[in-house]
Amino acid sequence: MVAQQRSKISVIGTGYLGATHAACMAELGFEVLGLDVDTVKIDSLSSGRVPFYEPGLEEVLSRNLANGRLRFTTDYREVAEFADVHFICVGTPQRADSNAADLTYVNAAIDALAPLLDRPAVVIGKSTVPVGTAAVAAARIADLAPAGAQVELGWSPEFLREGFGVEDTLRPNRIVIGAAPGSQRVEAAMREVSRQQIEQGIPFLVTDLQTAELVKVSANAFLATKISFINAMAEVSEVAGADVIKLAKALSYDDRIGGKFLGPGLGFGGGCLPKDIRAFMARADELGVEPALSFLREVDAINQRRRARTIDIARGLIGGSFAGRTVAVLGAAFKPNSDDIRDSPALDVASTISSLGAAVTVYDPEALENARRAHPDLGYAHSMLEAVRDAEVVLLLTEWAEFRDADPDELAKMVRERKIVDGRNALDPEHWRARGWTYRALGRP
Ligand SMILES: NC(=O)c1ccc[n+]([C@@H]2O[C@H](COP(=O)([O-])OP(=O)(O)OC[C@H]3O[C@@H](n4cnc5c(N)ncnc54)[C@H](O)[C@@H]3O)[C@@H](O)[C@H]2O)c1
Ligand SMILES: O=c1ccn([C@@H]2O[C@H](COP(=O)(O)OP(=O)(O)O[C@H]3O[C@H](CO)[C@@H](O)[C@H](O)[C@H]3O)[C@@H](O)[C@H]2O)c(=O)[nH]1
Repeated sequence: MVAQQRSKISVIGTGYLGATHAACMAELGFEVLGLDVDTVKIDSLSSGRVPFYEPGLEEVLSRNLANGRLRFTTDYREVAEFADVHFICVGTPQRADSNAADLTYVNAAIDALAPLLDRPAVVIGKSTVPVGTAAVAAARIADLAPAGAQVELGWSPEFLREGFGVEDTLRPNRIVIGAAPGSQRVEAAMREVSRQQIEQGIPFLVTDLQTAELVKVSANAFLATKISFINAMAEVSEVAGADVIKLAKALSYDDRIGGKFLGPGLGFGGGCLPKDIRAFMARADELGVEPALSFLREVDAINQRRRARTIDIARGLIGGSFAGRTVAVLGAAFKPNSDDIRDSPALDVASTISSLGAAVTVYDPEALENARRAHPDLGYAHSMLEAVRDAEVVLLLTEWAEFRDADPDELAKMVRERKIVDGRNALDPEHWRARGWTYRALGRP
Protein backbone atom coordinates (compact mmCIF):
# COMPACT_ATOMS: atom_id res chain seq x y z
CA MET A 1 0.00 0.00 0.00
CA VAL A 2 1.35 3.45 -0.90
CA ALA A 3 1.54 5.78 2.11
CA GLN A 4 -0.68 8.82 1.68
CA GLN A 5 1.17 12.12 1.33
CA ARG A 6 0.55 14.16 4.50
CA SER A 7 -0.24 17.85 4.42
CA LYS A 8 2.54 20.26 5.20
CA ILE A 9 1.50 22.91 7.68
CA SER A 10 2.36 26.53 8.29
CA VAL A 11 1.49 28.43 11.46
CA ILE A 12 1.41 32.21 11.03
CA GLY A 13 1.89 34.10 14.29
CA THR A 14 3.93 32.22 16.91
CA GLY A 15 2.79 33.76 20.21
CA TYR A 16 1.14 31.79 23.02
CA LEU A 17 -1.30 30.12 20.63
CA GLY A 18 0.82 29.79 17.49
CA ALA A 19 4.04 28.51 19.07
CA THR A 20 2.04 25.87 20.96
CA HIS A 21 0.05 24.93 17.86
CA ALA A 22 3.15 24.67 15.66
CA ALA A 23 5.04 22.48 18.13
CA CYS A 24 2.03 20.23 18.74
CA MET A 25 1.28 19.79 15.03
CA ALA A 26 4.89 18.61 14.61
CA GLU A 27 4.44 16.34 17.63
CA LEU A 28 1.47 14.77 15.79
CA GLY A 29 3.85 13.93 12.94
CA PHE A 30 3.33 16.80 10.49
CA GLU A 31 6.05 18.87 8.88
CA VAL A 32 5.52 22.38 10.21
CA LEU A 33 6.90 25.82 9.38
CA GLY A 34 6.11 28.58 11.89
CA LEU A 35 6.22 32.23 10.84
CA ASP A 36 6.25 35.45 12.81
CA VAL A 37 7.15 39.05 12.01
CA ASP A 38 8.97 39.24 15.36
CA THR A 39 12.54 38.19 14.59
CA VAL A 40 13.47 37.91 18.28
CA LYS A 41 10.67 35.39 18.80
CA ILE A 42 11.66 33.41 15.69
CA ASP A 43 15.33 33.33 16.74
CA SER A 44 14.34 32.13 20.19
CA LEU A 45 11.97 29.40 18.94
CA SER A 46 14.52 28.28 16.31
CA SER A 47 17.07 27.73 19.03
CA GLY A 48 14.65 25.69 21.15
CA ARG A 49 13.72 28.40 23.66
CA VAL A 50 10.04 29.15 24.26
CA PRO A 51 9.87 32.93 24.74
CA PHE A 52 7.14 32.60 27.37
CA TYR A 53 6.34 30.22 30.24
CA GLU A 54 4.23 27.24 29.21
CA PRO A 55 4.81 23.96 31.07
CA GLY A 56 5.92 21.10 28.81
CA LEU A 57 6.17 23.18 25.63
CA GLU A 58 9.95 23.49 25.53
CA GLU A 59 10.34 19.70 25.46
CA VAL A 60 7.91 19.36 22.55
CA LEU A 61 9.61 22.23 20.73
CA SER A 62 13.14 20.84 21.19
CA ARG A 63 12.15 17.29 20.24
CA ASN A 64 10.58 18.41 16.97
CA LEU A 65 13.34 20.86 16.05
CA ALA A 66 15.78 17.99 16.55
CA ASN A 67 13.84 15.51 14.42
CA GLY A 68 13.55 18.10 11.64
CA ARG A 69 9.75 18.25 11.52
CA LEU A 70 9.60 21.81 12.89
CA ARG A 71 11.23 24.99 11.59
CA PHE A 72 10.63 28.71 11.89
CA THR A 73 10.97 31.61 9.48
CA THR A 74 10.07 35.27 8.94
CA ASP A 75 9.67 34.77 5.19
CA TYR A 76 6.10 34.57 3.85
CA ARG A 77 7.36 33.32 0.47
CA GLU A 78 8.95 30.29 2.13
CA VAL A 79 5.70 29.55 3.94
CA ALA A 80 3.59 29.87 0.76
CA GLU A 81 5.89 27.51 -1.13
CA PHE A 82 6.10 24.99 1.71
CA ALA A 83 2.62 24.42 3.10
CA ASP A 84 -0.74 23.08 1.92
CA VAL A 85 -2.55 24.15 5.10
CA HIS A 86 -1.89 27.56 6.69
CA PHE A 87 -3.09 28.30 10.22
CA ILE A 88 -3.53 31.99 11.10
CA CYS A 89 -2.72 32.47 14.80
CA VAL A 90 -1.93 36.21 15.01
CA GLY A 91 -3.19 38.41 17.84
CA THR A 92 -6.61 40.09 17.94
CA PRO A 93 -6.20 42.43 20.93
CA GLN A 94 -8.68 45.03 22.11
CA ARG A 95 -8.45 48.20 20.00
CA ALA A 96 -6.90 51.21 21.69
CA ASP A 97 -9.88 53.44 20.83
CA SER A 98 -12.82 51.11 21.54
CA ASN A 99 -13.84 47.73 22.96
CA ALA A 100 -13.82 46.11 19.53
CA ALA A 101 -11.23 43.57 18.37
CA ASP A 102 -8.26 44.95 16.45
CA LEU A 103 -8.13 42.99 13.19
CA THR A 104 -5.01 44.75 11.87
CA TYR A 105 -2.82 41.66 12.33
CA VAL A 106 -5.30 39.22 10.77
CA ASN A 107 -5.63 41.49 7.74
CA ALA A 108 -1.85 41.99 7.52
CA ALA A 109 -1.25 38.22 7.61
CA ILE A 110 -3.80 37.61 4.86
CA ASP A 111 -2.45 40.50 2.77
CA ALA A 112 1.07 39.09 3.02
CA LEU A 113 0.14 35.46 2.35
CA ALA A 114 -2.68 35.53 -0.23
CA PRO A 115 -0.76 37.05 -3.19
CA LEU A 116 1.87 34.31 -2.83
CA LEU A 117 -0.57 31.37 -2.90
CA ASP A 118 -0.02 30.10 -6.44
CA ARG A 119 -0.67 26.43 -5.57
CA PRO A 120 -3.78 24.80 -4.03
CA ALA A 121 -3.99 25.74 -0.37
CA VAL A 122 -6.32 25.86 2.59
CA VAL A 123 -6.11 28.78 5.02
CA ILE A 124 -7.57 28.10 8.49
CA GLY A 125 -8.10 30.97 10.90
CA LYS A 126 -7.55 30.10 14.55
CA SER A 127 -7.41 33.59 16.04
CA THR A 128 -10.46 34.68 18.02
CA VAL A 129 -12.44 37.05 15.82
CA PRO A 130 -15.80 38.84 15.76
CA VAL A 131 -18.53 36.93 13.94
CA GLY A 132 -18.46 37.90 10.27
CA THR A 133 -14.68 38.28 10.04
CA ALA A 134 -14.06 35.00 8.19
CA ALA A 135 -16.44 35.84 5.35
CA VAL A 136 -14.66 39.17 4.85
CA ALA A 137 -11.27 37.43 5.03
CA ALA A 138 -12.39 34.90 2.40
CA ALA A 139 -13.33 37.73 0.03
CA ARG A 140 -9.99 39.41 0.73
CA ILE A 141 -8.11 36.23 -0.17
CA ALA A 142 -10.16 35.82 -3.36
CA ASP A 143 -9.20 39.38 -4.34
CA LEU A 144 -5.52 39.06 -3.55
CA ALA A 145 -4.65 35.51 -4.60
CA PRO A 146 -3.27 34.99 -8.13
CA ALA A 147 -5.94 34.43 -10.81
CA GLY A 148 -7.11 30.81 -10.79
CA ALA A 149 -5.50 30.08 -7.43
CA GLN A 150 -7.28 27.29 -5.60
CA VAL A 151 -7.40 28.74 -2.10
CA GLU A 152 -10.14 28.07 0.45
CA LEU A 153 -10.62 29.62 3.87
CA GLY A 154 -12.06 27.96 6.99
CA TRP A 155 -12.18 29.00 10.65
CA SER A 156 -11.27 26.63 13.47
CA PRO A 157 -11.31 28.45 16.80
CA GLU A 158 -8.87 27.47 19.51
CA PHE A 159 -9.91 26.70 23.07
CA LEU A 160 -6.57 26.05 24.80
CA ARG A 161 -5.90 27.37 28.27
CA GLU A 162 -2.52 28.89 29.03
CA GLY A 163 -0.65 26.64 31.42
CA PHE A 164 -2.29 23.58 29.79
CA GLY A 165 -1.52 24.53 26.19
CA VAL A 166 0.19 21.31 25.10
CA GLU A 167 -2.40 19.01 26.65
CA ASP A 168 -5.31 21.11 25.33
CA THR A 169 -3.86 21.18 21.80
CA LEU A 170 -3.07 17.47 21.61
CA ARG A 171 -6.30 16.42 23.33
CA PRO A 172 -8.87 19.21 22.98
CA ASN A 173 -12.43 18.84 24.32
CA ARG A 174 -13.67 19.32 20.74
CA ILE A 175 -12.54 20.48 17.33
CA VAL A 176 -14.78 22.94 15.50
CA ILE A 177 -14.31 23.83 11.85
CA GLY A 178 -16.36 26.43 10.03
CA ALA A 179 -16.50 26.24 6.25
CA ALA A 180 -18.24 28.37 3.63
CA PRO A 181 -21.15 26.89 1.61
CA GLY A 182 -19.80 24.87 -1.31
CA SER A 183 -16.37 24.53 0.29
CA GLN A 184 -14.59 21.49 -1.17
CA ARG A 185 -11.38 21.15 0.81
CA VAL A 186 -11.61 22.85 4.21
CA GLU A 187 -13.34 19.97 6.01
CA ALA A 188 -11.11 17.35 4.36
CA ALA A 189 -7.95 19.25 5.30
CA MET A 190 -9.05 19.63 8.92
CA ARG A 191 -10.06 15.95 9.12
CA GLU A 192 -6.60 14.98 7.92
CA VAL A 193 -4.84 17.33 10.35
CA SER A 194 -7.08 16.14 13.22
CA ARG A 195 -7.10 12.43 12.28
CA GLN A 196 -5.42 11.21 15.46
CA GLN A 197 -7.74 13.21 17.69
CA ILE A 198 -10.82 12.06 15.77
CA GLU A 199 -9.64 8.45 16.19
CA GLN A 200 -9.40 9.07 19.95
CA GLY A 201 -13.10 9.97 19.90
CA ILE A 202 -12.67 13.73 20.27
CA PRO A 203 -15.82 15.37 18.84
CA PHE A 204 -15.26 16.97 15.42
CA LEU A 205 -17.94 19.47 14.51
CA VAL A 206 -18.38 21.02 11.07
CA THR A 207 -20.36 24.27 10.89
CA ASP A 208 -20.75 27.35 8.74
CA LEU A 209 -18.15 30.09 9.23
CA GLN A 210 -20.33 32.29 11.44
CA THR A 211 -21.25 29.52 13.85
CA ALA A 212 -17.60 28.52 14.27
CA GLU A 213 -16.65 32.12 15.08
CA LEU A 214 -19.53 32.36 17.53
CA VAL A 215 -18.70 29.09 19.31
CA LYS A 216 -15.44 30.63 20.46
CA VAL A 217 -16.67 33.95 21.76
CA SER A 218 -19.78 32.42 23.32
CA ALA A 219 -17.65 29.82 25.15
CA ASN A 220 -15.53 32.59 26.64
CA ALA A 221 -18.62 34.67 27.42
CA PHE A 222 -20.10 31.69 29.27
CA LEU A 223 -16.92 31.08 31.26
CA ALA A 224 -16.64 34.77 32.18
CA THR A 225 -20.30 34.79 33.19
CA LYS A 226 -19.82 31.78 35.45
CA ILE A 227 -16.92 33.46 37.23
CA SER A 228 -18.79 36.73 37.62
CA PHE A 229 -21.88 34.88 38.83
CA ILE A 230 -20.00 33.38 41.75
CA ASN A 231 -18.26 36.71 42.37
CA ALA A 232 -21.68 38.39 42.51
CA MET A 233 -22.61 35.79 45.13
CA ALA A 234 -19.40 36.75 46.95
CA GLU A 235 -20.53 40.38 46.99
CA VAL A 236 -23.84 39.36 48.54
CA SER A 237 -22.12 36.97 50.97
CA GLU A 238 -19.86 39.77 52.18
CA VAL A 239 -22.79 41.87 53.38
CA ALA A 240 -25.04 38.97 54.42
CA GLY A 241 -22.36 37.25 56.51
CA ALA A 242 -22.35 34.10 54.35
CA ASP A 243 -19.34 32.11 53.14
CA VAL A 244 -19.09 32.00 49.32
CA ILE A 245 -16.63 29.09 49.38
CA LYS A 246 -19.17 26.88 51.16
CA LEU A 247 -21.88 28.27 48.88
CA ALA A 248 -19.86 27.41 45.73
CA LYS A 249 -19.16 23.92 47.04
CA ALA A 250 -22.83 23.29 47.71
CA LEU A 251 -23.77 24.57 44.24
CA SER A 252 -21.13 22.39 42.57
CA TYR A 253 -22.79 19.13 43.62
CA ASP A 254 -25.65 19.97 41.28
CA ASP A 255 -24.52 18.26 38.05
CA ARG A 256 -26.29 20.92 36.03
CA ILE A 257 -24.10 23.63 37.58
CA GLY A 258 -20.81 21.82 38.21
CA GLY A 259 -17.82 23.13 40.13
CA LYS A 260 -15.51 24.30 37.36
CA PHE A 261 -15.05 28.04 36.84
CA LEU A 262 -16.95 28.66 40.04
CA GLY A 263 -13.87 29.84 41.92
CA PRO A 264 -14.64 33.18 43.65
CA GLY A 265 -11.92 35.74 44.19
CA LEU A 266 -10.22 38.55 42.34
CA GLY A 267 -11.85 37.56 39.05
CA PHE A 268 -10.74 36.96 35.51
CA GLY A 269 -7.96 38.60 33.53
CA GLY A 270 -5.58 37.56 30.78
CA GLY A 271 -5.32 38.03 27.05
CA CYS A 272 -8.67 36.35 26.34
CA LEU A 273 -11.75 36.55 28.57
CA PRO A 274 -11.78 40.35 29.21
CA LYS A 275 -11.10 41.45 25.63
CA ASP A 276 -13.26 38.72 24.12
CA ILE A 277 -16.42 39.65 26.05
CA ARG A 278 -15.88 43.33 25.20
CA ALA A 279 -15.31 42.59 21.50
CA PHE A 280 -18.40 40.35 21.52
CA MET A 281 -20.51 43.21 22.92
CA ALA A 282 -19.04 45.63 20.38
CA ARG A 283 -19.88 43.25 17.54
CA ALA A 284 -23.43 42.72 18.85
CA ASP A 285 -23.79 46.48 18.84
CA GLU A 286 -22.69 46.67 15.19
CA LEU A 287 -25.15 43.91 14.33
CA GLY A 288 -27.99 45.75 16.05
CA VAL A 289 -28.50 43.07 18.74
CA GLU A 290 -26.83 44.96 21.58
CA PRO A 291 -29.58 44.05 24.14
CA ALA A 292 -28.85 40.33 23.66
CA LEU A 293 -25.45 40.77 25.28
CA SER A 294 -26.11 43.64 27.67
CA PHE A 295 -25.65 41.17 30.56
CA LEU A 296 -21.97 40.95 29.62
CA ARG A 297 -21.57 44.58 30.65
CA GLU A 298 -22.59 43.49 34.13
CA VAL A 299 -20.24 40.48 33.94
CA ASP A 300 -17.39 42.90 33.20
CA ALA A 301 -18.49 45.35 35.91
CA ILE A 302 -18.73 42.63 38.60
CA ASN A 303 -15.24 41.52 37.59
CA GLN A 304 -13.81 45.04 37.91
CA ARG A 305 -15.53 45.56 41.28
CA ARG A 306 -13.63 42.57 42.74
CA ARG A 307 -10.38 44.45 42.15
CA ALA A 308 -11.72 47.55 43.90
CA ARG A 309 -13.04 45.43 46.78
CA THR A 310 -9.65 43.75 47.27
CA ILE A 311 -8.02 47.17 47.53
CA ASP A 312 -10.68 48.31 50.03
CA ILE A 313 -10.16 45.28 52.26
CA ALA A 314 -6.39 45.86 52.30
CA ARG A 315 -6.85 49.57 52.99
CA GLY A 316 -9.20 48.76 55.85
CA LEU A 317 -6.61 46.45 57.40
CA ILE A 318 -3.96 49.18 57.56
CA GLY A 319 -6.03 51.98 58.98
CA GLY A 320 -7.70 53.56 55.98
CA SER A 321 -4.82 54.91 53.86
CA PHE A 322 -2.01 53.47 51.80
CA ALA A 323 0.09 56.62 51.98
CA GLY A 324 3.58 55.75 53.22
CA ARG A 325 2.67 52.10 53.88
CA THR A 326 4.64 48.99 52.90
CA VAL A 327 2.64 46.44 50.92
CA ALA A 328 3.65 43.01 49.56
CA VAL A 329 1.89 41.54 46.53
CA LEU A 330 2.26 37.82 45.82
CA GLY A 331 1.53 37.19 42.15
CA ALA A 332 1.82 39.16 38.93
CA ALA A 333 0.66 36.71 36.24
CA PHE A 334 -3.07 36.72 35.43
CA LYS A 335 -3.22 33.13 36.70
CA PRO A 336 -0.77 30.52 38.01
CA ASN A 337 1.43 28.45 35.65
CA SER A 338 1.69 31.35 33.21
CA ASP A 339 3.96 34.37 32.82
CA ASP A 340 1.24 36.25 30.95
CA ILE A 341 0.45 39.61 32.50
CA ARG A 342 -2.09 40.83 29.94
CA ASP A 343 -4.93 42.44 31.91
CA SER A 344 -3.57 40.87 35.09
CA PRO A 345 -5.87 41.54 38.05
CA ALA A 346 -2.85 41.20 40.38
CA LEU A 347 -0.83 43.91 38.65
CA ASP A 348 -3.88 46.14 38.29
CA VAL A 349 -4.40 45.99 42.06
CA ALA A 350 -0.67 46.42 42.77
CA SER A 351 -0.31 49.49 40.60
CA THR A 352 -3.48 51.10 42.00
CA ILE A 353 -2.19 50.61 45.54
CA SER A 354 1.16 52.07 44.48
CA SER A 355 -0.59 55.09 42.96
CA LEU A 356 -2.32 55.57 46.32
CA GLY A 357 1.04 56.14 47.97
CA ALA A 358 2.21 52.73 49.23
CA ALA A 359 5.61 51.17 48.58
CA VAL A 360 4.56 47.96 46.79
CA THR A 361 6.86 44.98 46.34
CA VAL A 362 5.73 42.26 43.95
CA TYR A 363 6.93 38.68 43.64
CA ASP A 364 5.90 36.09 41.05
CA PRO A 365 7.69 32.81 40.25
CA GLU A 366 7.60 33.35 36.45
CA ALA A 367 6.16 36.74 35.49
CA LEU A 368 8.63 39.13 37.14
CA GLU A 369 10.40 40.17 33.93
CA ASN A 370 7.17 40.87 32.09
CA ALA A 371 5.78 42.71 35.11
CA ARG A 372 8.87 44.87 35.49
CA ARG A 373 8.75 45.85 31.82
CA ALA A 374 5.07 46.84 32.01
CA HIS A 375 5.15 48.41 35.50
CA PRO A 376 8.60 49.85 36.17
CA ASP A 377 6.97 51.95 38.92
CA LEU A 378 6.53 48.92 41.22
CA GLY A 379 9.13 47.28 43.45
CA TYR A 380 10.13 43.67 42.74
CA ALA A 381 11.62 40.89 44.83
CA HIS A 382 13.20 37.59 43.81
CA SER A 383 11.53 35.45 46.43
CA MET A 384 8.34 35.34 48.43
CA LEU A 385 10.17 35.95 51.71
CA GLU A 386 12.07 38.90 50.29
CA ALA A 387 8.81 40.41 48.98
CA VAL A 388 7.07 40.32 52.36
CA ARG A 389 9.97 41.83 54.28
CA ASP A 390 8.60 44.63 56.52
CA ALA A 391 5.16 44.42 54.89
CA GLU A 392 2.28 45.92 56.82
CA VAL A 393 -0.13 43.89 54.71
CA VAL A 394 0.38 40.98 52.30
CA LEU A 395 -1.93 40.44 49.32
CA LEU A 396 -2.07 37.01 47.66
CA LEU A 397 -3.35 37.79 44.16
CA THR A 398 -2.27 34.85 41.95
CA GLU A 399 -2.64 31.38 43.45
CA TRP A 400 0.72 29.80 42.55
CA ALA A 401 1.35 26.53 44.45
CA GLU A 402 4.28 28.22 46.20
CA PHE A 403 1.87 30.70 47.80
CA ARG A 404 -0.80 28.10 48.60
CA ASP A 405 1.88 26.11 50.43
CA ALA A 406 3.38 29.13 52.21
CA ASP A 407 4.20 28.61 55.88
CA PRO A 408 2.55 31.37 57.96
CA ASP A 409 5.30 31.11 60.57
CA GLU A 410 8.05 31.67 57.99
CA LEU A 411 6.28 34.73 56.62
CA ALA A 412 5.59 36.00 60.13
CA LYS A 413 9.35 36.26 60.73
CA MET A 414 9.64 38.71 57.82
CA VAL A 415 6.57 40.95 57.95
CA ARG A 416 5.98 43.97 60.13
CA GLU A 417 2.28 43.11 60.62
CA ARG A 418 0.66 39.70 60.32
CA LYS A 419 -2.12 40.79 57.97
CA ILE A 420 -3.04 38.99 54.79
CA VAL A 421 -5.69 39.49 52.09
CA ASP A 422 -6.28 36.23 50.23
CA GLY A 423 -7.53 37.51 46.88
CA ARG A 424 -7.85 34.00 45.45
CA ASN A 425 -9.33 32.08 48.37
CA ALA A 426 -6.21 29.95 48.18
CA LEU A 427 -5.35 29.59 51.88
CA ASP A 428 -6.94 27.87 54.86
CA PRO A 429 -8.27 30.73 57.03
CA GLU A 430 -8.25 28.66 60.23
CA HIS A 431 -4.61 27.67 59.77
CA TRP A 432 -3.48 31.27 59.23
CA ARG A 433 -5.60 32.70 62.03
CA ALA A 434 -4.28 30.02 64.38
CA ARG A 435 -0.75 31.30 63.61
CA GLY A 436 -1.70 34.80 64.70
CA TRP A 437 -2.56 36.31 61.33
CA THR A 438 -5.43 38.67 60.58
CA TYR A 439 -6.81 36.85 57.54
CA ARG A 440 -9.31 38.41 55.12
CA ALA A 441 -10.69 37.00 51.89
CA LEU A 442 -13.26 37.95 49.28
CA GLY A 443 -16.75 36.67 50.02
CA ARG A 444 -15.99 35.10 53.40
CA PRO A 445 -16.48 36.21 56.96
N1 LIG B 1 -3.32 32.79 24.42
C1 LIG B 1 -4.24 31.83 24.43
O1 LIG B 1 -4.29 31.01 25.33
C2 LIG B 1 -5.27 31.75 23.33
C3 LIG B 1 -6.17 30.68 23.33
C4 LIG B 1 -7.14 30.61 22.34
C5 LIG B 1 -7.23 31.61 21.38
N2 LIG B 1 -6.36 32.65 21.42
C6 LIG B 1 -6.45 33.66 20.36
O2 LIG B 1 -5.34 33.44 19.51
C7 LIG B 1 -4.87 34.66 18.96
C8 LIG B 1 -3.40 34.85 19.31
O3 LIG B 1 -3.31 34.99 20.71
P1 LIG B 1 -1.90 34.89 21.45
O4 LIG B 1 -2.20 34.87 22.89
O5 LIG B 1 -1.09 33.80 20.86
O6 LIG B 1 -1.26 36.32 21.05
P2 LIG B 1 0.27 36.75 21.06
O7 LIG B 1 0.29 38.22 21.10
O8 LIG B 1 1.02 35.96 22.09
O9 LIG B 1 0.83 36.25 19.65
C9 LIG B 1 0.47 36.84 18.41
C10 LIG B 1 1.68 36.73 17.48
O10 LIG B 1 1.32 37.17 16.17
C11 LIG B 1 2.46 37.82 15.61
N3 LIG B 1 2.06 38.64 14.45
C12 LIG B 1 1.44 39.85 14.46
N4 LIG B 1 1.25 40.26 13.20
C13 LIG B 1 1.73 39.30 12.39
C14 LIG B 1 1.78 39.13 10.97
N5 LIG B 1 1.29 40.04 10.15
N6 LIG B 1 2.35 38.01 10.47
C15 LIG B 1 2.85 37.06 11.32
N7 LIG B 1 2.82 37.16 12.65
C16 LIG B 1 2.26 38.25 13.18
C17 LIG B 1 3.02 38.62 16.78
O11 LIG B 1 4.36 39.01 16.54
C18 LIG B 1 2.87 37.62 17.91
O12 LIG B 1 4.02 36.81 18.08
C19 LIG B 1 -5.80 35.73 19.52
O13 LIG B 1 -6.86 35.91 18.62
C20 LIG B 1 -6.32 35.11 20.80
O14 LIG B 1 -7.55 35.64 21.20
C21 LIG B 1 -5.36 32.74 22.35
O1 LIG C 1 -13.05 29.68 38.76
C1 LIG C 1 -12.30 30.48 38.19
C2 LIG C 1 -11.58 30.17 37.03
C3 LIG C 1 -10.76 31.13 36.44
N1 LIG C 1 -10.66 32.35 37.01
C4 LIG C 1 -9.81 33.39 36.36
O2 LIG C 1 -10.20 33.48 34.99
C5 LIG C 1 -9.10 33.87 34.19
C6 LIG C 1 -9.00 32.99 32.97
O3 LIG C 1 -8.59 31.70 33.35
P1 LIG C 1 -8.48 30.52 32.25
O4 LIG C 1 -9.74 30.46 31.50
O5 LIG C 1 -8.01 29.31 32.92
O6 LIG C 1 -7.30 31.09 31.35
P2 LIG C 1 -7.06 31.38 29.81
O7 LIG C 1 -5.76 30.74 29.48
O8 LIG C 1 -7.26 32.85 29.61
O9 LIG C 1 -8.17 30.57 28.97
C7 LIG C 1 -9.41 31.12 28.54
O10 LIG C 1 -9.24 31.90 27.38
C8 LIG C 1 -8.64 31.17 26.28
C9 LIG C 1 -8.42 32.15 25.15
O11 LIG C 1 -9.61 32.44 24.47
C10 LIG C 1 -9.56 30.02 25.89
O12 LIG C 1 -8.99 29.31 24.80
C11 LIG C 1 -9.76 29.11 27.10
O13 LIG C 1 -10.66 28.06 26.76
C12 LIG C 1 -10.33 29.94 28.25
O14 LIG C 1 -10.45 29.13 29.42
C13 LIG C 1 -7.87 33.85 35.11
O15 LIG C 1 -7.57 35.18 35.49
C14 LIG C 1 -8.33 33.05 36.32
O16 LIG C 1 -7.68 33.46 37.49
C15 LIG C 1 -11.36 32.68 38.16
O17 LIG C 1 -11.28 33.80 38.67
N2 LIG C 1 -12.16 31.72 38.73
